[in-house]
Amino acid sequence: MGVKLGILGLGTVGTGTVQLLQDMVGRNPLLQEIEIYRVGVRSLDKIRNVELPAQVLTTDLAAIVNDPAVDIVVELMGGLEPARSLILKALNHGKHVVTANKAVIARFGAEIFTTANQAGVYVMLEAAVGGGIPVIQPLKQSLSVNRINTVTGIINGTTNYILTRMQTEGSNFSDVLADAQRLGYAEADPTSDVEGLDAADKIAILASLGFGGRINLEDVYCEGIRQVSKTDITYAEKLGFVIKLLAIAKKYTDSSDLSVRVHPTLVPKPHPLASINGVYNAILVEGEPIGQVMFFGPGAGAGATASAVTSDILNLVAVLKTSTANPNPLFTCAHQDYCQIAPITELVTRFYARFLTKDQPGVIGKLGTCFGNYGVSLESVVQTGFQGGLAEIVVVTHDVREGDFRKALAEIKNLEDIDSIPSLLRVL
Ligand SMILES: NC(=O)C1=CN([C@@H]2O[C@H](COP(=O)(O)OP(=O)(O)OC[C@H]3O[C@@H](n4cnc5c(N)ncnc54)[C@H](OP(=O)(O)O)[C@@H]3O)[C@@H](O)[C@H]2O)C=CC1
Ligand SMILES: N[C@@H](CC=O)C(=O)O
Ligand code: NA
Repeated sequence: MGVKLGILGLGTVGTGTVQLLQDMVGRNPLLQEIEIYRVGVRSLDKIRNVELPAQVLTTDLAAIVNDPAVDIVVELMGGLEPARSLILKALNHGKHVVTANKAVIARFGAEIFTTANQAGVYVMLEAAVGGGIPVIQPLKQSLSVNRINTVTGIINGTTNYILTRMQTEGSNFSDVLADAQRLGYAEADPTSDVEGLDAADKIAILASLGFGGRINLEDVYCEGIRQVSKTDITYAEKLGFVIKLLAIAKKYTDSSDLSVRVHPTLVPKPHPLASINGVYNAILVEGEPIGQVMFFGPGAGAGATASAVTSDILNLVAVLKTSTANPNPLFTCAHQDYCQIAPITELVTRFYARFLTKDQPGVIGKLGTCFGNYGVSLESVVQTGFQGGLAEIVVVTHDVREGDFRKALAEIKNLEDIDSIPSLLRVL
C-alpha cells in the first residue's frame, strides 16, 4: 500500500511539490511509494500548472485532515488560520505533518510540537527556513553535538533579491518587489518580507533549534529594508560594505542570554555573506568544536522549496515503512523552556549613521563631542555630498553598546545644526 498525501495548497510551493512527485525518474525510488491522494485549494476554477484527477482536488480542507486514509498532511497554504487549526487537527488524527509555514511554527510551535509529541507523530519543516537549503535537519542532527555560539543568516530571498538589484542595477524598490512577486519568491502579503517579519520567524526557528529552547517571537528585534536607500547603498559601497538584511542569533559570552535580531546590516565585502546575491540565502553557523559552517542555496521559489518539502515527505515515508514503537528524538522537537533574550539596548555593535546638517564650520566637532560624551568612538567620518543645501555626513563607529549610541543620538538630534538623521544601520 502506498503512503497517501493530503496536500493543503497548490500555489507556488504546492505546484512545485506536485510537479516533483509526478516526475520521479532518476530520483529516490522510495518516492514511488507516495500517492497524491487529496489536494486542498481555495478555488476549483483556477487554471493549474499540474494535471490531477478531478476527484483529488477539493475545497474541503477539513475533510482532508480528518480522512483516516491520509497518512501525511503537507501544509503549503501559508497564513496563520486556518493553517494552524488544520495542522493541529491532522496531528490529533495521528497524521504526520510537513509544513513550509514559518509564520505558524514561529508563533504556535510550542502548541504544535506538544500536540505532535502527545500524538506520537512528527512535524517536519525543512522548507520553512532557507527554502531548498538543508538547514533544519543539519541543525537537529548533524550539528547537534556542537555548542552553537552564533547563527547569522540571509534568510529572506525576496529582500536579498531586492537589495541585490538595487545595488547592482540601481533599480527602484517597488519595481523589483513586483518582480519578486511574479517569480513566486514573496509571501502572499509581501509586507512580511519587506518588514523583516518573515526573517524574524525564521531566525526564531533557527535559534530554537541551535540553542535548545523556545523563543518568544515578541523578543526578536526586527527592522525591515524600507529605510535602505540608494544613497546608503552607495555610501556603504564606498566604505567597503554591502547592505544585507541579516538575521542573527548569538549567545552573549558573559551570560546565558541570547541576542536575536533582524535588521539591515553593513557587511564588510570580504565576509562570506557579502557575496550572497539575488534569491540565494546563506546561513553561517558557528559552534564548538566545529568552528564555522555555512549553508548556501536558493532561499525561495517553487522547485527549490519543493525539494525541501519532498525530502521531509521522504523521511516520513521511511518512518512509516519502518514503524518503531518510540519516536525518533532527532525528528521531534520537545523544548519546554524559553531562551532568555537580551534587549536590543544591550547589543554591542558598530553603527553606520548618515546625518543631514547645516553647512557650517564645527558641525563634525559637535557630533564628535556628543558621541564622546557617551563613550562612542568613531572609526570613520566622511563628508562628501550635499542634499538640498544640507551637508551630508556619514559616520561609522567602533563597537558600542546600542543603548549608549542611542543616548548620543538623542543629544545629537537636539543640536541646532542637525537637520535630520535619515539612516541608521548596524555594521557586522
Ligand atoms: N514561495 C516560496 O518560495 C516559499 C514559500 N514558503 C511557504 O510556503 C507556503 C506556501 O507558499 P506559496 O506556495 O508561495 O503560497 P501561494 O499563495 O502561492 O499558495 C497558497 C495555496 O494555498 C491555497 N490556500 C490558501 N489559503 C487557503 C484556504 N483558506 N483554503 C483553501 N486553500 C487555501 C491557495 O489556494 P488557491 O490556489 O485556490 O488560491 C493556494 O493554492 C507559505 O507558508 C510560505 O511561507 C516557504 C518557502 C519558500
Ligand atoms: N517569502 C520568502 C519565501 C521563502 O521562505 C522569501 O522571500 O524568502
Ligand atoms: Na530549508
